[in-house]
Amino acid sequence: MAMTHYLRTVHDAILVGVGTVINDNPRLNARLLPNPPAPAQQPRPIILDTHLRTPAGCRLLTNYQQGLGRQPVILHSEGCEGQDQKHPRVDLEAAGAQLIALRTLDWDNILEALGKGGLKVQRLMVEGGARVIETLLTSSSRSDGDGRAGGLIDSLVITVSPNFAGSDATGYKSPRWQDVVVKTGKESVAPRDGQEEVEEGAQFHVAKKAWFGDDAVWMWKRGEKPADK
Ligand SMILES: NC(=O)C1=CN([C@@H]2O[C@H](COP(=O)(O)OP(=O)(O)OC[C@H]3O[C@@H](n4cnc5c(N)ncnc54)[C@H](OP(=O)(O)O)[C@@H]3O)[C@@H](O)[C@H]2O)C=CC1
Ligand SMILES: Nc1nc(O)c(N)c(N[C@@H]2O[C@H](COP(=O)(O)O)[C@@H](O)[C@H]2O)n1
Repeated sequence: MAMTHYLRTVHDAILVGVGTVINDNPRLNARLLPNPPAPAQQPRPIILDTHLRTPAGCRLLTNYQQGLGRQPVILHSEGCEGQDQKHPRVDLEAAGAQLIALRTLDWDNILEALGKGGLKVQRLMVEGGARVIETLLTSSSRSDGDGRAGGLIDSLVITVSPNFAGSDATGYKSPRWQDVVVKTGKESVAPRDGQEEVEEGAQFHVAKKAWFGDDAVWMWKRGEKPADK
């Protein structure tokens, strides 16, 4: 977990889905480091939340109110704001959230919104949960890159831990392997129901592997493995 906290410090923003906020109530800061950065230098929390289900009392917002974290941004869908004074929007804005409405919460729209305006996010860490990771792994960009699934991702960090985080703990459920189209090489994956074929995913190579305590950690980078010097 300390490695995750270090990784958080080298990004401008940390993105999670509303499922993670509801299930885990995370803080997304770097408090486990011996010298954590000041709150203003910590990454900005970003929440994907179509219907504004984020609890107004979640830690990300209370930390911001107490000067312990950056202002969270909630990306939601247009038309779910409502004018009603009892609408969740009212409580979320009162709690300090910055709300940004998008036509749809697809990854092209998400990354475009985060890269512009006052946010100017250049380095985004997508921490979870299961559904968010799955849509990111299976998305391709409309405008940039090679248009392959996984092509929006620069690096993947995968930790295998001897500790289970199952339904009795956090409720994590990983995507089925055959639904993940990021691949190590050229072999193809089984098409999903209703699809004739799956586009070949972006290519990744293992750039680093290390042990952190009992956790085995792999870092994968997009592209071909550089030739040995
Ligand atoms: N091991 C790890 O490193 C981590 C594990 N986790 C685990 O993951 C679990 C939560 O996973 P899960 O329940 O899948 O929830 P997620 O955190 O993945 O949130 C998913 C929800 O986000 C909303 N959403 C909006 N836009 C998108 C988009 N483009 N792609 C995907 N989702 C979008 C959707 O809700 P709506 O339609 O309402 O907008 C969706 O149901 C937690 O219990 C936690 O323990 C979480 C973080 C890290
Ligand atoms: N055990 C563990 N190791 C990692 O590397 C992780 N990224 C996580 N996941 C998530 O961390 C969130 C809680 O952390 P904070 O309290 O915000 O520091 C939570 O969402 C976990 O699912 N877990």
